Amino acid sequence: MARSLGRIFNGLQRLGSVSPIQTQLRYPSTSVYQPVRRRSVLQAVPSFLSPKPRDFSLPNPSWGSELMQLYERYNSQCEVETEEGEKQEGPWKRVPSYNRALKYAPCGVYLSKIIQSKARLFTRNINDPGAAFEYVLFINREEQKCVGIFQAGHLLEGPPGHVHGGAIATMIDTVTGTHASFLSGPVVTANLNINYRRPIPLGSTVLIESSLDKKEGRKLFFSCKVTSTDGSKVHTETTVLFVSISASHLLLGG
Ligand SMILES: CCCCC/C=C\C/C=C\C/C=C\C/C=C\CCCC(=O)SCCNC(=O)CCNC(=O)[C@H](O)C(C)(C)COP(=O)(O)OP(=O)(O)OC[C@H]1O[C@@H](n2cnc3c(N)ncnc32)[C@H](O)[C@@H]1OP(=O)(O)O
Repeated sequence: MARSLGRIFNGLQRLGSVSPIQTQLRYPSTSVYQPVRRRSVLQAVPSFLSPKPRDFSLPNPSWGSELMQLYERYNSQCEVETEEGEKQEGPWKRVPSYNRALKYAPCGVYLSKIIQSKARLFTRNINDPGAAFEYVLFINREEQKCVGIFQAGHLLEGPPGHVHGGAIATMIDTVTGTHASFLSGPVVTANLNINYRRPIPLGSTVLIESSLDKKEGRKLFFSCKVTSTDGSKVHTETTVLFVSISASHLLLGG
């Protein structure tokens, strides 16, 4: 079990060398409840039975022009052409995104097994495109940077007409958490310290930029800024501490 989780993180860390489809999570977003008396709870559904899971990091009709333009700008740097006209990997990698890392993980101890099988990643659990978290992340291995482009939907309201601070914190945690996992394997957020400088209007698109400040043993310290897409307005400034854990720490309940 721990090995399966390790494989997911390894997949994330190998983003630079494998295609997105190889790093995709094993279980389809549309899969129905499977009885738990299977040989292994983390066993993959045979590929011939499983529909392709939806990759939420790809454009959908709800994406506005700002999200599309920035997506295209970074995506065009994922593959570049050499002078000889050959295609090769570029400096940025798009991070594919699914709504469940593991189909069944025995961690939600207060949940029935049926409900456990319905657990979904918080930011990817609303199927209505554009209603909540629309985002895509790109990682730059060389510069040790991760960026998120985030379009905030109408279900994320906090102050009237503006994005809820908890939703903003969620996105900061998602960008920096993905960045930390990419650099260091399994991690948990130990401390998230946000200064909210300017409210974010609902429906707008913002840029979330994460950078690694330092690494000390198991601790990884990040800074993260949320700005308007042209960088002229700073919405939040954040520092985040992640601590590396073993996969069993998470699966066996800390
Ligand atoms: C999260 C991944 C889930 C797996 C899913 C699978 C695949 C995912 C793939 C890709 C990722 C995709 C998306 C990412 C999206 C979102 C990320 C979400 C992340 C979260 O949303 S995650 C939930 C909230 N998070 C928790 O639920 C943590 C609860 N907590 C603990 O699990 C422990 O508390 C722990 C492990 C933190 C430490 O416990 P421990 O016993 O292992 O170690 P210890 O206490 O010795 O600390 C070691 C050193 O860290 C220092 N330290 C610790 N805590 C500190 C603090 N708060 N402030 C300052 N320093 C601190 C100590 O001072 C010491 O420092 P020193 O070594 O210098 O003495």
